[in-house]
Amino acid sequence: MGIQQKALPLQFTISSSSKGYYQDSNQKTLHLQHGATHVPEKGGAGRWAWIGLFAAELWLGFHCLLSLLLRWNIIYRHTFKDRLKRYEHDLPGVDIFVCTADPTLEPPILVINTVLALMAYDYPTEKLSVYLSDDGGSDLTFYALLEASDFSKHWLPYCRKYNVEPRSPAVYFRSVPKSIGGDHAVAFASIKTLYEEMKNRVETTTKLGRIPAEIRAKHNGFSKWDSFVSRNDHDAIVQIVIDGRNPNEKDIEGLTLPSLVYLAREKRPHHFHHFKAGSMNALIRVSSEITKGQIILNVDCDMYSNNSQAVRDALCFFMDEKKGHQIAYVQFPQRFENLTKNELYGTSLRIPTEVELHGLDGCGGSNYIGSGCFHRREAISGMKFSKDLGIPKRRQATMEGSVEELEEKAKAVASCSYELNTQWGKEMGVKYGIAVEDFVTGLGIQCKGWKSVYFNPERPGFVGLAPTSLSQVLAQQKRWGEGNLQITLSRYCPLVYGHNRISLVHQLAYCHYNLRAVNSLPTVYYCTVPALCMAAGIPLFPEVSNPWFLPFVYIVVAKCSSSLSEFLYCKGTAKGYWNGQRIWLYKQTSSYLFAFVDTILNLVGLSNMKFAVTAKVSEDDVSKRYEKEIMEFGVSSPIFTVLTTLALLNLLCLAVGAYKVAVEGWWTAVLETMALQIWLCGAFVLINLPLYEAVFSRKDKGRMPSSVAVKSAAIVGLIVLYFCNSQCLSADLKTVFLQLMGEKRTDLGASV
Ligand SMILES: O=c1ccn([C@@H]2O[C@H](COP(=O)(O)OP(=O)(O)O[C@H]3O[C@H](CO)[C@@H](O)[C@H](O)[C@H]3O)[C@@H](O)[C@H]2O)c(=O)[nH]1
Ligand SMILES: [Mn+2]
Repeated sequence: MGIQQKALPLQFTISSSSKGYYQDSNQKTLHLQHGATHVPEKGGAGRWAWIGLFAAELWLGFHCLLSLLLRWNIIYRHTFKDRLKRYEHDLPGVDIFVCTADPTLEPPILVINTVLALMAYDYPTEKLSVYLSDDGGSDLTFYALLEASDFSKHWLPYCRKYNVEPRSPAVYFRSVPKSIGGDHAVAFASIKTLYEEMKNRVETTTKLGRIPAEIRAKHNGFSKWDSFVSRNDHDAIVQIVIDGRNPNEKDIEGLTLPSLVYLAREKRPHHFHHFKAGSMNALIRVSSEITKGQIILNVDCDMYSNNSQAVRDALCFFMDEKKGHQIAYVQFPQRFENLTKNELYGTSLRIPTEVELHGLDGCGGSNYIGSGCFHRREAISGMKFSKDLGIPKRRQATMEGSVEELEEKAKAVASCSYELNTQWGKEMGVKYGIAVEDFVTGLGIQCKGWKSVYFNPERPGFVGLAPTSLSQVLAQQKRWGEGNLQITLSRYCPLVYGHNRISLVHQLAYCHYNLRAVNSLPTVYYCTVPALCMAAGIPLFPEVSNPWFLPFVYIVVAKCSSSLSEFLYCKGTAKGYWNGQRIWLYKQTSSYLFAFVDTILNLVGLSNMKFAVTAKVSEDDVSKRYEKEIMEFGVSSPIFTVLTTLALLNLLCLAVGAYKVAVEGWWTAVLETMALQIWLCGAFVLINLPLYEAVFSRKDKGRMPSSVAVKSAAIVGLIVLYFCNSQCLSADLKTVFLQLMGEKRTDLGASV
């Protein structure tokens, strides 16, 4: 279809700057200046503690500056879907990739709900294909997909006719619309029954753990599992479950169905499979043998489509006449349906999705966050940007050949050996060797000259499941922190790899994420040394009467109030903010600390990269506690030992401090010299209240395991012993005590 007049743009962008944040960093500079000019003399009390604190300050100050970049130029984008009509006959093919890895952690019924929602996009069905990659290689998942293909024959016409949202059946039936009546009510009842029956069948086989013989006999697809040894040792399985061209595979209204393909790439024990990145690359190749869609949408198996218009939204960017040819990917935010009111674990990603990704977009382009992202096939396959490629439009060639031929060709490219001596995982496809394959792949694409878009519409495009226990949350954060640090230490470090390819601001903005794991060291320092020094009577910050005290107070107040107002502005609750601060602290002092250590071990070859899949289901009692916003510890993990140790140490230090204040009667001196340390230690104790409760008073299964508590108490004991015996410290202590008891109280701040 030609475009008569000058075409109106399909999308537009507005930007708003939030440059007020600079005040915060100005104060930080003052703060640092004090640190630099007030180092205690040699032999002075706490000289090393002071120097360490100054180094920690320097690092955190630098990281704070990086975070400002993400707030400097915030970009919001809008689309005009109605104008896309001018391309209605030229719309490109869209191949959708869903990845799953484990039928226990990711139940087949959840996976097929995602698949069904994606199949039901408002998009020409002959141009839509859904691929399910199953790294679990499970016939249970395959069976569920067969069931979904049958159910889709009813579900798609229903969605079309009544224009329902969302189109994940499970979510739709859970949020039963109130206003249906007449004809629709009858259709609703009958489709619901069909769904319930299917769900029962799928859940029964899942529970059973195997496919009963009578079901197996009905579909010869199951014969592909005859040679199956284990999930890590099997041939490639490719099955075209629905061939969109087949006249016999129509929905109940006689309309074409989207093509549906099951893939379990070949796995061998001696062949490293590169986790999700490996499965994405297999999907890129398999789909290029079968449907060859020019646009690829990638979602995690729990991220259902929540808006049937999202494909059209994305195409407004790709097909925009002026800028569309530059766009490599359109990233939607990841939203979650299972959040509690006050976001117990801070898993809403509120600030990243509402602020930072808009800001990164303003710095030059959003990163790829693994799910809910539309890619242009050429870009994700590794091609450099070239304006000659134009905007992605319908191509003539789609599926060619019989189903058997297509499956054979696809199997060949899904084999382990296919990638040997190729650029796959390096210059082609999703990159290997980094635990956040999405992040590094997005960066790589931008470095090849492409642009990207972050699109955050009012109605979320994709909604998934956030982890529901603290150990899962921290394990996920560890993977992310580790992956990001791996990037910094690899050849993909934004400052090196991005040099001359993306702008300096963009490189630095990326570094904000890539250096997160390093923050663990100064944070742990902050959570231990000031408290220990406080208990020992060594002041580290200026005393209350010192004019330098003010910048310190200001920075605390400014930092807290700006982050709180940002959080409230993004529609969070005050308690949610408080919970978020706790999780921030836990991430820094455990996930990122472990990530830091693991990355170093990985670098020297002492540890291997892992990808612990996040569970999408949890036991009943765990879910109940989650709904009541009670923190879930329960497992004996080294991560919890670190958290408990820090919490107990601070509690002890605060108790010692309080004892001195109350009993030893040096009230004014303590408060005068150590108000900030007491405040820091007190805030730390306050934020840890749920942890103390889990250690000391809870009786349920989610409490802190006693083995963790015992280990932590022992470590605290050792630290205190070491601290008390340390020679230099005793000298320090002596000086301070002498000074405290003598006349020269007011000189104290200056002497340390
Ligand atoms: O060997 C594997 C491991 C995982 N997955 C799939 O990858 C997806 C993401 O895994 P999940 O455990 O849910 O991790 P999250 O931390 O929630 O995922 C985020 O972070 C990952 C990188 O760490 C990205 O891959 C994801 O897209 C992004 O949503 C899921 O669909 C898994 O089935 C595989 O296909 N193969
Ligand atoms: Mn996930």
